[in-house]
Amino acid sequence: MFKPLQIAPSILSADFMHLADDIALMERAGAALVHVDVMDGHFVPNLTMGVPIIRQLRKATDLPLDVHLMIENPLRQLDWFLQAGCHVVTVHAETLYGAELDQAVDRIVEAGCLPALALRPRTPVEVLAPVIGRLHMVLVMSVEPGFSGQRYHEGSELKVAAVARMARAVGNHDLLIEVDGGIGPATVGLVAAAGADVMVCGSAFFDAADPARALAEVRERGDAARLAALQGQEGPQGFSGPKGGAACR
Ligand SMILES: O=C(CO)[C@@H](O)[C@H](O)COP(=O)(O)O
Repeated sequence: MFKPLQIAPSILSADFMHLADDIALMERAGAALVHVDVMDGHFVPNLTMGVPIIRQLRKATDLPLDVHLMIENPLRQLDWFLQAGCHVVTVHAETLYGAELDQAVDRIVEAGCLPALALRPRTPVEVLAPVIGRLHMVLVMSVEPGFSGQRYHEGSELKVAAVARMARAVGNHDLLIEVDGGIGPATVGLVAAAGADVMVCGSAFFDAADPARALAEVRERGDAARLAALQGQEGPQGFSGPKGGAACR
């Protein structure tokens, strides 16, 4: 069944002096989620925002908060985020060792949040194997995490298609695939056709002259590509159409 794309503007590109206005802009534009990039200056070179901002966001909007933790040792801080009002909590596969991967997913689920795992561009999809059956979402980074406004890494759509195949193979037909980095009108079709469900847009939304129009254009182009792939007209080899992923609440 065809499901429209979800767009998650990344507030890393918002105006922090007028964040409430930018959240209202996202609501009016039809954003599905608020994407929150938490960076610690260690796992990635940049330092951004943390729990206090998430608590404030939770009070300011009913949109679900899609929190992307780009931090080392996420298990150490996870409980703070789980109590702050997150909806989806994404941890990076590269920050978790051995049993920690299962522990992170367990703790996110036990707290009533939705678990997601992110992969840096060079991280192979095979690392998803132990937990892909019980993840809500996989975040495929299509740039090196750290900064907005970078160019989409060509070939990221193949990774999206590989994740979609893995999810089908284990029977997780509700898994959402999110893509983050360099997504805009020129790139959305590639990843949407490959099976992506959720698009993170930083600069393509906040730097646009008309952000609502920009969001609509990304969604329209992505939906057209998903529909075409579903009808078997295009899409990377081996992809048999977008999944009927459950929408984030
Ligand atoms: O996590 C990150 C960067 O590490 C992203 O969420 C960016 O904020 C997306 O920005 P654009 O590439 O869309 O400008």
